[in-house]
Parts: sequence; structure tokens; C-alpha cells
Amino acid sequence: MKTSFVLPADIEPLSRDPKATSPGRRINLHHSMCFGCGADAPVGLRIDVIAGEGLTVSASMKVEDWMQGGPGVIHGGLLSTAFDEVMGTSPLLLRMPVVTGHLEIDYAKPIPLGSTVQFTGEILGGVRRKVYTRAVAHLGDPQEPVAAAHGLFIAIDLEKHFAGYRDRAVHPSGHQNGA
Ligand SMILES: CCCCCCCC(=O)SCCNC(=O)CCNC(=O)[C@H](O)C(C)(C)COP(=O)(O)OP(=O)(O)OC[C@H]1O[C@@H](n2cnc3c(N)ncnc32)[C@H](O)[C@@H]1OP(=O)(O)O
Repeated sequence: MKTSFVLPADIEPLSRDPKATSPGRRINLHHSMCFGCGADAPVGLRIDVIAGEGLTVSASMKVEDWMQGGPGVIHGGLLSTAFDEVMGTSPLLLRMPVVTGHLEIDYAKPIPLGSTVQFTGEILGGVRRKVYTRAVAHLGDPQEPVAAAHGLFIAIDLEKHFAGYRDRAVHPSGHQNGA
């Protein structure tokens, strides 16, 4: 599949943390109201990202009617959100919290409503706080990808990064902090 994404020349291999989620198990994410993975989000993708061997992950997503973009097919922005979730979760195999710095999607084929998209993702390496990832999506045949993505994620200090926003956080009760 064609892509314009270029990995840096100084990229270095990264290693799975020994305490990372075991292969085959769901990687527990940040909070239940997340649009990408949260079970309590009123609207969301509810993607479970499963740890694979090494620095790999996998996930699947049923394409529901509300995800429609063009007639009968998924909206491209929603697919990019799914890729963001899949790739953004993978650095937890390094036990490293990250946020998205840069995301690139290559769309190869329309994805019909009602289909189930299968994702595989992997960490390609890192440079300082930067983690480079890739993911591919298919509809059942890994030899026939429908889309692919590259993501650059930046390691953060969770407490500091969200310090100025936590009072706006929405909870399953529907209330904001302090509301
Ligand atoms: C557990 C989480 C699961 C996540 C799944 C979903 C993920 C998300 O949707 S996260 C939400 C979307 N993303 C965001 O809100 C991030 C907003 N951006 C920011 O907060 C900041 O720009 C942040 C934290 C990424 C970087 O800022 P800062 O900490 O000051 O670091 P900074 O020094 O600018 O950058 C660090 C390195 O990354 C590089 N970098 C930063 N942004 C980019 C970019 N867009 N493209 C390329 N390189 C970048 C910098 O050049 C620098 O590289 P180097 O080490 O070579 O100098």
C-alpha cells in the first residue's frame, strides 16, 4: 500500500516492558469515558486493544450505521480515530503513556457498513520521547488491506499533561468535576 510516511534515520529499537499486559489480554486503558475505548462513553468506538507478542497489538471494530460517511461506507475520520486508538494504545506495552503527535492514514478501499474491520498494529521504534507505530486494517483477509496508518506518539507525564483540564473531565454519572 502506498504511503508518504518516512521513518527517521536515527530510529532505535524499543523493548517490551516485562510487566506489560500478556499476549491475548486486553490492554487496560485510561478511563471508561474515552471516545475510543471507554465502555461508559455515551457514543464511542469501544475498541478493545489486545496485546500481541513483542510490540504488537490487535483489535476489531464492527462498522455500525452511525459511522456512515459516504453512502453505505464508513466515514474516513472515524477510521482514523480507530487507528489512533489502536496505535496509541500500543506504547502501553512499553508502559509508556503517550499522546498523539502525528497521524497519517492511507485509505485503499471503501469499507462497507456492517463489516468488521480487523486491525494489527506494531511499534516500529523510538527516538527520545517519540514512539513510531504502524497499523494495518483488513476485512478478514490480511493479504487484502483496506487501509493502513502510521502514528507518532509522544511520551508524556500524565499528571502534568492533564493538570489544567481535569476539572472539565466528564464522568459516567454525566457530571463534570465540581459541577
Ligand atoms: C493511553 C492513551 C491512548 C491514546 C489514544 C488516543 C490518543 C489521542 O487522541 S491523544 C489526543 C491528541 N493529541 C494531543 O492532544 C497532543 C497535543 N500536543 C501536545 O500536547 C504537545 O504538542 C506534545 C505533548 C505532543 C509535545 O509537546 P512537548 O511535551 O512540549 O514536547 P516537544 O519538545 O514539543 O516534542 C517532543 C518531540 O516530539 C516531536 N514532535 C512533537 N509534535 C510533533 C509532530 N506533530 N510531528 C513530528 N514531531 C513532533 C518534537 O519535534 C520533539 O522531537 P525531538 O525529540 O526530536 O526534539
